[in-house]
Amino acid sequence: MESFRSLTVTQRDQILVEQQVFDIFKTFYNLPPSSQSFMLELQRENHVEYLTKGLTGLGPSFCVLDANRPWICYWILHSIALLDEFVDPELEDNTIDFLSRCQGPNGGYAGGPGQMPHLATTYAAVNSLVTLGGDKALSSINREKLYMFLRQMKDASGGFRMHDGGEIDVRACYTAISVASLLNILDDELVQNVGNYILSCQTYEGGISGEPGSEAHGGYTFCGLATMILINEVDRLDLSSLTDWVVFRQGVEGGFQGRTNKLVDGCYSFWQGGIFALLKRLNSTKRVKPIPLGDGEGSGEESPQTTASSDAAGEEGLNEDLSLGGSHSEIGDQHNTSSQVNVIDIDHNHSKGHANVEPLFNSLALQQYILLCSQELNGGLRDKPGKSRDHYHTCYCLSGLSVCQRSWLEDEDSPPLPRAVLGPYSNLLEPIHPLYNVVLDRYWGAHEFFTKS
Ligand SMILES: CC(C)=CCC/C(C)=C/CC/C(C)=C/COP(=O)(O)OP(=O)(O)O
Ligand SMILES: [Zn+2]
Repeated sequence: MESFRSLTVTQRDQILVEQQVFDIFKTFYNLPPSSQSFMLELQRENHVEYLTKGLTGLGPSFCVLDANRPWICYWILHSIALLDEFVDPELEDNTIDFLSRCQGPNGGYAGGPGQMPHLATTYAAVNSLVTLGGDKALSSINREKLYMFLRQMKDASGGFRMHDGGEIDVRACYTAISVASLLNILDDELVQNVGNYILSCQTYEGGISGEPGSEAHGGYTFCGLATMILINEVDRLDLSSLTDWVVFRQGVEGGFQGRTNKLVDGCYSFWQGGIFALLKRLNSTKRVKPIPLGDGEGSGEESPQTTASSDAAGEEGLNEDLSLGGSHSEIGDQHNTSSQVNVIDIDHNHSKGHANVEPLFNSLALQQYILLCSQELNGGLRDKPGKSRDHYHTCYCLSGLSVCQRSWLEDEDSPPLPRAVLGPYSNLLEPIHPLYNVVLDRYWGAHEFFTKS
């Protein structure tokens, strides 16, 4: 009590509000009467301990999820980075060596040494190495061969196959385009007709399915939307119906479901929450004049869009790399006669430093779900109470939490206001780049490295 009295009025208010909010949660989630508001605290140390243990067994004897080992690296390393922690140098070296052994002789990464390269594990390995950062990790990626692998996975229809002879789907498009963009090897050949494929997967509900004719799902909607932004064709999607679809995926529990009539699950905190992070940036961009389409029009001159892109290059925040700007616009031009969203050209002037955008979802309710229902107090996060923790859910619950904490912020460079962060402010996680889901400063490290080399 004495220490309570010594707090400022604002600090006391914050504690009292937290206590009242927690009492409401207790009733709502039917928590035991003994539950305390410390349950709203992110159990950082326990999460780091759980995650670090998971990374130590990647050697040959580690055969759980044998074909998914780069994924385990990514889920763990990204979670540790979100918590602003580092792995010790020996573990880091072992992880880089392990991932190098997963790299195929003809490019791309497999689920384990000697296995067949696969786009999903290539995405996981590249994101892991970007998250580790530094010369050793980043230069271990053979970009020339990886480019050849991506070209081999490209189908005549425009989509990508997950592996040699494998299925074509929206995940494959996203993982290929995301990796190529991060490594600065994206070109018109890789982009050709991807937009048409994604467009054919937007369903009558507004979300995006894995393949044409299937059901809209949060995982695929994130992948499809992020891909369309990366290739600068996002305006081709029906963004209004996509927004309606994702808004209605938040349940009364605060968490998100992946698709209509299914249960909420902590991992959709990112797959659906990440969609809001992308939409927020799209909504805060200026519209630029359409690129002239007619023969000869504007010939010899930069299009307005290209001009805007190059003007923005190298500027603050996420603007430069939320899309690839006008560089692939000639492919997009086959269809586009309306104005295009230029995500590069974010207008910071009217909002810098202020929390002035209202999220399109209930961010505090989602934080409640993550902290109270998905968090295991002794480390790790899960789908929902009654399920066990795992590294996948830990990664995507924490990624979603980071997105929530910044859902009011237009300017990603400034820290969120305390009221945007549920629980103590020490719950604040590192910001992510929402197109790739890597921690923002690791993204910038990779960006610098691959722009120079
Ligand atoms: C980058 C990358 C590889 C992204 C993958 C995206 C992703 C999570 C796709 C979801 C796939 C899917 C249809 C799950 C449904 O599972 P379910 O039927 O068990 O779950 P549900 O009941 O919640 O729909
Ligand atoms: Zn899940």
